[in-house]
Amino acid sequence: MNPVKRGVILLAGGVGSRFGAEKPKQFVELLGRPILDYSLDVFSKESDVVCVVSHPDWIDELYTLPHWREDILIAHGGKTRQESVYSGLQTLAQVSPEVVAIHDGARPLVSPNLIRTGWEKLKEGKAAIPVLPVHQTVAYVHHARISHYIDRTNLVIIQTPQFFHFETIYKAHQKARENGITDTTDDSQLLQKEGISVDIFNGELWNIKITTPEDILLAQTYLQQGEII
Ligand SMILES: Nc1ccn([C@@H]2O[C@H](COP(=O)(O)OP(=O)(O)OP(=O)(O)O)[C@@H](O)[C@H]2O)c(=O)n1
Ligand SMILES: C[C@](O)(CO)[C@H](O)COP(=O)(O)O
Repeated sequence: MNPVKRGVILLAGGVGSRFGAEKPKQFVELLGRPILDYSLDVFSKESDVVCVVSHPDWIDELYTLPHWREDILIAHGGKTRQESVYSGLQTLAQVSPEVVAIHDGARPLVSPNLIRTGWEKLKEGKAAIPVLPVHQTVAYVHHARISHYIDRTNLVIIQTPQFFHFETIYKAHQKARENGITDTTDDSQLLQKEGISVDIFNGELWNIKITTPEDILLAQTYLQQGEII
């Protein structure tokens, strides 16, 4: 039997408005390396084909990444994250992967272990995503006042990379577009809407998304603390 072909979509099509740097945050340096370069390095070793989705104005910057390789595919980003993922799926479809991992290029601390767990999970189901439990007290606010408190027992925080059978997530994206849905914040939602079960596995605390400048300090601390990746 042929080995399963594992594709990866690395999302770098955003502009980083909340981060507010001169360049999109994925190209900002974290301990001397662009943020995007960390996940590019790890995924290049843990998959068969990588597609980076880039904002069209920033493609030249990709070639300067220390771990850039000539065989990496490039897709143009869209207006929303969902549109960027779809563009990546269309590009990857040309090489027919059986499974795909979809990852925020703004999450530099993804570990080989997390990725291997995700691929393993796809032997059991069509979709698997890493999640963290909610440890805080959570409330719903209405008109600037607490409306009610939410039972956190069954709440989780969703991370990437998210793992899918390729045809399953590709079809779900096509269907969402047909239905005029173009701005979901993650990909697992599109399957859940279709009634396809999404498995979960333990995420990693340090697998943070760089959203604001303070997140850089946190990522630096995690990196300096030891052997995460
Ligand atoms: N049109 C978009 C929007 C987002 N992303 C990617 O999706 C990931 C998560 O998005 P987010 O953190 O929201 O990034 P930005 O959209 O860049 O940030 P902001 O919302 O602050 O502008 C990032 O790796 C980002 O590059 C993308 O590929 N295409
Ligand atoms: C998929 C995701 O990482 C879920 O946590 C997503 O990118 C989150 O984006 P957000 O809009 O900044 O929550």
